[in-house]
Amino acid sequence: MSVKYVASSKLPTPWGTFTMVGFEDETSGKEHVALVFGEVAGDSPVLARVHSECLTGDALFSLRCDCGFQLQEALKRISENGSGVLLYLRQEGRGIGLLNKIRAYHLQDGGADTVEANEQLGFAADMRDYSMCLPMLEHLGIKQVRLMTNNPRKVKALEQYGVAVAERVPLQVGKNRHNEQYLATKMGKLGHMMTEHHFREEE
Ligand SMILES: Nc1nc2c(ncn2[C@@H]2O[C@H](COP(=O)(O)OP(=O)(O)OP(=O)(O)O)[C@@H](O)[C@H]2O)c(=O)[nH]1
Ligand SMILES: [Zn+2]
Repeated sequence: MSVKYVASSKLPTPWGTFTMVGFEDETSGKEHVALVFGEVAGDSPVLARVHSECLTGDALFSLRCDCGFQLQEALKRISENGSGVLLYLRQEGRGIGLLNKIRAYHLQDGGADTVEANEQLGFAADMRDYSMCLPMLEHLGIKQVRLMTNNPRKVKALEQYGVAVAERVPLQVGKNRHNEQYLATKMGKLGHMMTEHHFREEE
């Protein structure tokens, strides 16, 4: 995969002003973004979030998942930490795309869980690709990350692509009555590491 730096600008947010760095994945044509806070270049591990696009959760206030809450919490923690990076990857719906995710949600409305819905549509449970992460981090001069995630498979996948993950930092926010079952399936079928006491109730 070839990932090319395109442009950067300031991005003021409620948690402070980040630098937004835009990349183009020349193979897929996808446009990925890194939000950088403070000084990140160097040898020490950088607080990081690798966030996969979820239009419904990140932008449309959906309570079906925990994505939007994780996005906000990650930006807040990075700003409180004084430095860090969030990679916003354009792989909606664990890589199946927005319209297929709506199809999957429809099947979930009828009783399927998040994994069964994907399988009924002919997709694997998780089709994401993390190959763009190393070139994006290298461009920013980041050598190691402290990764905010509950997903050990994400840690493994990143390491397979050569990203040095110094530590996994739990990121458990956003549980509510609409996504309890979804989070339980992620724990049971997708191997996510979550413990009740880490959650903060949103509703
Ligand atoms: N196919 C599908 N994708 C979903 C569904 N719910 C959320 N997503 C997508 O899942 C991705 C987020 O992945 P998650 O499994 O929630 O979490 P993760 O990134 O693996 O792990 P964390 O780092 O702990 O958040 C986003 O791309 C969402 O659009 C669903 O029911 N079906
Ligand atoms: Zn989501």
